[in-house]
Amino acid sequence: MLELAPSLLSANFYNLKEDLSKLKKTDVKYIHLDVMDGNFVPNISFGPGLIKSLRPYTDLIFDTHLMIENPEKYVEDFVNCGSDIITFHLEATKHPHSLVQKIKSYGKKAGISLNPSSLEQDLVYLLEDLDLVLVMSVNPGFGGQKFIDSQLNKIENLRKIKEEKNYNYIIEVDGGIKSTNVTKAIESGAELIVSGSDVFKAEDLIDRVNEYYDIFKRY
Ligand SMILES: O=C(CO)[C@H](O)[C@H](O)COP(=O)(O)O
Ligand SMILES: [Fe+2]
Repeated sequence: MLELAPSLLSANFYNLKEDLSKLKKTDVKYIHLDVMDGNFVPNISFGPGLIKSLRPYTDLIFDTHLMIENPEKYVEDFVNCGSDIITFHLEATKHPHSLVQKIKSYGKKAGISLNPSSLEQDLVYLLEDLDLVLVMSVNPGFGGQKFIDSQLNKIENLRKIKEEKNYNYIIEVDGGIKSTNVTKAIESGAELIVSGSDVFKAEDLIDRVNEYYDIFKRY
């Protein structure tokens, strides 16, 4: 089942309540929350405080994408603010296996993200325990960048492994996705589609989300 996870990074932070109420009028079930520390990536976004303040206003699944160094230090904060899925970067921690177990011990879904330069092979021993794998199709840090086509092969390989081994992880793609290029990610195997600028900078947010779901119906 294909789903869209609009990335709040490209929203107008003054208008978040209004944007969330617009999303409520669509089929969207997820909201993607990009946390950046100015260290793992060259940008600073928001933290658990903002996420916590949104929680009372929406039932959307909070898909938290941690682009922070040493994510193990902050797991409790991202559990307590209301995240449903907590995804960290393989490149950001020395002990990814124990971090996955820690996230799951709180009853949350655990994901790992790969930078464009990281290989899916580095993840192989972790895949059976993961709820989600996030393939970055831009260098993390900013919205509005161009999709890196070489990442399609990584998505395809993750789909093959998932099918062969009967694993449960959701394959998520993040970065440079537009309604005009999303089909190539879908056809490679992406199931959860992050889109930031294309959704929140659209002339009509609801129409743009509906456009994605019309495409999803074709698969
Ligand atoms: O993780 C991210 C950037 O690091 C964002 O989720 C991503 O860039 C979404 O924005 P856009 O769809 O505009 O590329
Ligand atoms: Fe993201």
